[in-house]
Amino acid sequence: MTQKQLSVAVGIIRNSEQRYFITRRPQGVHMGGMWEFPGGKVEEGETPEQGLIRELQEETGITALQPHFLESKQVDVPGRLITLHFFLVERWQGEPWGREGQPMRWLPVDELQEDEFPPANADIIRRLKSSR
Ligand SMILES: Nc1nc2c([nH]c(=O)n2[C@@H]2O[C@H](COP(=O)(O)OP(=O)(O)OP(=O)(O)O)[C@@H](O)[C@H]2O)c(=O)[nH]1
Ligand SMILES: [Mg+2]
Repeated sequence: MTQKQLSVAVGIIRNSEQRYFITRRPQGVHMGGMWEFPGGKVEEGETPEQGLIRELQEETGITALQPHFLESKQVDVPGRLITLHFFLVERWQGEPWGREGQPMRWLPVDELQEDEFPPANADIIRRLKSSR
């Protein structure tokens, strides 16, 4: 069986009060009901950064300015191999909201709970907590 390769761009949006913007995945999708950093699949012909900017526009309404690449992480889900590209977004135009109807929150770093996010996010959340 061939594994489908997917590239996903994820935006860690942090405001000047050091709060993080997170949204809740709908029920019934992969990792449904978990909290996440907004983002989504990078399309053919896009760089991860271009995919990030498009996804943040679609999902949160903002235009990210100078996203800062943090790290990539490979995850193995049955039938597909996902590479997540995490970016820190500290400058943007507009005000983020749950444009697709997703519940949203702004949380300080110590309230980001690893077990409420997909397991692939654990390392990056730990990194955010340790770099304060
Ligand atoms: N956006 C986002 N996706 C994540 C995170 N962590 C993580 O494992 N993923 C996984 O990355 C994959 C792609 O995410 P997605 O469902 O947001 O893709 P998308 O926005 O293009 O959705 P669509 O297929 O409905 O258009 C999902 O399997 C999701 O579980 C995260 O923090 N944010
Ligand atoms: Mg998405």
